Amino acid sequence: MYTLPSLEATRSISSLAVLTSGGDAPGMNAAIRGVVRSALSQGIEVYGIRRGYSGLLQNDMIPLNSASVSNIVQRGGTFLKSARCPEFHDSDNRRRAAELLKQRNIDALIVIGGDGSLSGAHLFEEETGIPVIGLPGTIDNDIFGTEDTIGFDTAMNTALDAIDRIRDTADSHERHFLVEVMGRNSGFLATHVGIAAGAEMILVPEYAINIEEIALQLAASHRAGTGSSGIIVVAEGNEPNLTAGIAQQLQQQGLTPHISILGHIQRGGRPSGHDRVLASCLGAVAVDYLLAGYSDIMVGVSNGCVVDVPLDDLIRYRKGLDPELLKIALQLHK
Ligand SMILES: Nc1ncnc2c1ncn2[C@@H]1O[C@H](COP(=O)(O)OP(=O)(O)O)[C@@H](O)[C@H]1O
Ligand SMILES: O=P(O)(O)OC[C@H]1O[C@](O)(COP(=O)(O)O)[C@@H](O)[C@@H]1O
Ligand SMILES: [Mg+2]
Repeated sequence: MYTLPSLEATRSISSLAVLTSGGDAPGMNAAIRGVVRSALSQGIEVYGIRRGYSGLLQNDMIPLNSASVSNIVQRGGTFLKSARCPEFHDSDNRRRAAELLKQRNIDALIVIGGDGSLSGAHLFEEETGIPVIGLPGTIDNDIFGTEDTIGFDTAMNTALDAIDRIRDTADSHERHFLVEVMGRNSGFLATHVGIAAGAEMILVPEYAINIEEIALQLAASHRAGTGSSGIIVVAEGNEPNLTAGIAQQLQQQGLTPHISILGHIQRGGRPSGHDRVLASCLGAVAVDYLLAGYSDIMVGVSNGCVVDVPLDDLIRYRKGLDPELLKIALQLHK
């Protein structure tokens, strides 16, 4: 599936720790398994840190063996648990966390999480010198330097499953549905879901939206009989109340719109085959990167290859939504 880097071991690591942080994503378990099995096979001891950076600060770690990661490749969520940890924004706490790792003779840390978690990982290495490798784990696919993230494919398919069902009832009742999709302040998930669902419109925060114009357009095609029903995919990161505002405008045009917020169902469930392979490969290769002397990097994918991206870049650059993709989406709606 991916072209993997050829790496030679130059550094000696006897023990590493792994954690999952931020919003959970399907495939995180497969990634932990990849890390653990790859490390054990190369003679490295592994600790699992529970509840992300919160567990790191609370010294909540468990030794992991091969059996610890049996029967999890197919499970959603993360068996190590995840958390958002405001305390990790404080550099004194990050230094305290490093001391706890050193006390256990842990040489390196692997962080599986989203853009926030990986930004924290970069600061942690910069300030403490403990080598860190990040893996992109988020349904949002909003991380600079990688085309794909663990959990994105599964979340897209979960949203599609829901929208296909909504489409049946929208069509039967000749209604419009405004379907709100996750993605934080990025329209990546919404755009992919919208294209794959054949949505009549996709509204993302990256591009300006005129509510009145959209409502008039939808009402006109409703009256003309060319769009008696429709699915409008709205990214959650748009202006607050955008969805309600469009629904209100459509009502004023005599339509009966419904709002459906997909919410956390998008984060759960069995990871797709794609996410399992992605997570397994990235997890396993992260250990090889560490042994090859790399650190302060994220292991991601680009042009079909597994690549390393400096964690610093994730802080400096924002992943853009390809305007060509949106152009295609618009062409297909007409
Ligand atoms: N700039 C940062 N500095 C230090 N730690 C951070 C930073 N951003 C995020 N984190 C840590 O990572 C956690 C998860 O980040 P968040 O942005 O909520 O999710 P995600 O990693 O999935 O994008 C935060 O709760 C915090 O502990
Ligand atoms: O479950 P929470 O904490 O409310 O977070 C919701 C957010 O988490 C996500 O599901 C995943 O985002 P992160 O990967 O940045 O954590 C976003 O799409 C959503 O905005
Ligand atoms: Mg994020």
